[in-house]
Amino acid sequence: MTIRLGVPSKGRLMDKTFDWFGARGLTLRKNGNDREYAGVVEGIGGVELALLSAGEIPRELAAGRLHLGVTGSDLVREKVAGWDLRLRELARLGFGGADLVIAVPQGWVDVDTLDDLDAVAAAFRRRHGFRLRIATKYHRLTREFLKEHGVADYQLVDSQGATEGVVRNETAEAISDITSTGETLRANGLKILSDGLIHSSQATLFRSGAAQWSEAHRATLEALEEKLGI
Ligand SMILES: Nc1ncnc2c1ncn2[C@@H]1O[C@H](COP(=O)(O)OP(=O)(O)OP(=O)(O)O)[C@@H](O)[C@H]1O
Ligand SMILES: O=P(O)(O)OC[C@H]1O[C@H](OP(=O)(O)OP(=O)(O)O)[C@H](O)[C@@H]1O
Repeated sequence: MTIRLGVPSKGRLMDKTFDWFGARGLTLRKNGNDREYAGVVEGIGGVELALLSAGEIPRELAAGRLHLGVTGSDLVREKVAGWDLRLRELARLGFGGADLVIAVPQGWVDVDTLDDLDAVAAAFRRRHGFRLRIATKYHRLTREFLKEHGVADYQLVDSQGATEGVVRNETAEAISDITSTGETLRANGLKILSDGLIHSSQATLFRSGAAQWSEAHRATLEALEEKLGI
């Protein structure tokens, strides 16, 4: 009857997640060797640790295979349709901050807003006979945001990495991607639209609504929340 807690197994979110729990008296520890993706939480009983890719944690929470999970708030919104009905935010952890934004070439001097982008997109289609391409790995969030803001004449092209390079490589005209310092955008001659912020993300502890929550699980969760001060 243990609670399964999923945390990122590597990358920028893992160490800070371990630090965040550590600062609250809970030690996250991998079982056995470094390659093993299971572990324990010391400082409280009844919680087992699963180390997973940050990108997989949202689906595992939605499926109820994890009771709790730490991942970026952007990844949950992107990967789980209707996430707010299926998961609950227990705590924002204050690290892993990054903004998902729409960016266009700096050379587009008359394009500063989504309205401008909409106008350019319509003109682009008339001139080229195909829709302006926006490259992203955040398909759901980008589509929802552009729909909400009345931008319609575009197509999404999938880009799973190095997205800022697509404009220079002429495989897309604009991008929707994560930025933190803004350096990668600048280095690739791109600028953020003034109203182009889709989501401000940070590492967040989520609770699954789909996991089994017995009396024992709930009691453990309460003890955990008390320990974490959330
Ligand atoms: N500078 C940044 N660039 C990209 N993502 C960032 C940045 N800063 C914070 N993040 C956040 O980190 C999370 C992604 O982390 P990471 O790339 O380690 O996970 P991942 O996509 O699961 O990768 P992998 O599948 O390789 O494990 C997202 O929530 C993202 O918002
Ligand atoms: O605003 P900045 O501080 O320049 O950071 C943003 C960059 O960092 C991330 O890339 P990552 O290193 O995760 O590689 P990726 O292209 O595989 O996503 C993100 O996708 C941007 O490319």
